[in-house]
Amino acid sequence: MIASTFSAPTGTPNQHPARPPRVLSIAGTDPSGGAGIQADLKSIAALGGYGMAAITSLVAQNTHGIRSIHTPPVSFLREQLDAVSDDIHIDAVKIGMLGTVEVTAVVGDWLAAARPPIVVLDPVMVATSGDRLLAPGAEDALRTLLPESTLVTPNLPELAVLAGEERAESWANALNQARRVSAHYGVTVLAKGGHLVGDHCPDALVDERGFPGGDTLIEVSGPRLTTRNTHGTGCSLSSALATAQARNNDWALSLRECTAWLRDSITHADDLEVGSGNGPINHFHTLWSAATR
Ligand SMILES: Nc1ncnc2c1ncn2[C@@H]1O[C@H](COP(=O)(O)OP(=O)(O)O)[C@@H](O)[C@H]1O
Ligand SMILES: Cc1ncc(COP(=O)(O)OP(=O)(O)O)c(N)n1
Repeated sequence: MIASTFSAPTGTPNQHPARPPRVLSIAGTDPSGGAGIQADLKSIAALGGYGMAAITSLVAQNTHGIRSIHTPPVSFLREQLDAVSDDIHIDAVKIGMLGTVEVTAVVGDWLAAARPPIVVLDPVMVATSGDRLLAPGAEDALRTLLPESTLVTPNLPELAVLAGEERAESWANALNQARRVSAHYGVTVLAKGGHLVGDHCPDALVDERGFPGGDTLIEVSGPRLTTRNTHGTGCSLSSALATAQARNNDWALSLRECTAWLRDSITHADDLEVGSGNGPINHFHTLWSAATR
């Protein structure tokens, strides 16, 4: 396992608050624009960050699902990562689809060398469409990145894999799984209620080491919105949190800011009318409604 370089649950204070935080997404692509790198860059910009992207895999997908995946040689991923970190101070990294053991190892090695102050790991395994985005057997490699991360943002099925348990069927069980993952790996965990049923959709940051002030749980909740257009919500929330945290250095504030923005983006998702399947959220709803006023 790679030596842990990140221990504080708050991340490092932004050294340059006058400029937009520089946020690097390491993820796969979605040419239909709803998930992956494309969603990350939109989310980073929507939250006021300067977005950068290193591509792990090219994914032929749309609002109905995944057709095929092409993974370039991993040496080229390392070249992309070094090209950015040799030149630019990175304030935060968001990691999305890794896909294979080899890609995960390259990202782990680069993290150990580049030491970005904030690392948000979205442990992407399976898309909402049911298509796999992580090779069978690559879960152990993914687990090695948890101690190197500031925050991990699994959905409920991914949380169960990380915990090595059955999928949680209630919010209370999900929080307990998140506590066990946090304690075991020494990482802040975002438990997400998107895959539960009920009127409300809760999210909570869990850190068994304690946030500043001593709390181990920061919870928010809002109404569960009725729309099929939620493609890319996990990608969008994780990259938004990386951006907000680089600016705020306060997880409670970042969670409130990002979940409020995400809820509005889901509320306005149907306005986009993109695709005939599980469509994207409306990342720029505020900007676009202001432009047409
Ligand atoms: N129908 C919905 N209404 C409101 N919020 C939602 C809805 N579906 C998902 N979310 C929110 O979207 C984010 C991603 O959740 P989730 O669907 O669990 O993850 P993933 O997209 O990784 O599968 C969470 O903040 C969750 O609360
Ligand atoms: C390239 C790529 N990465 C991740 C996902 C999964 O996105 P997610 O935010 O979990 O949303 P759904 O697609 O599952 O709705 C993806 N599809 N493509």
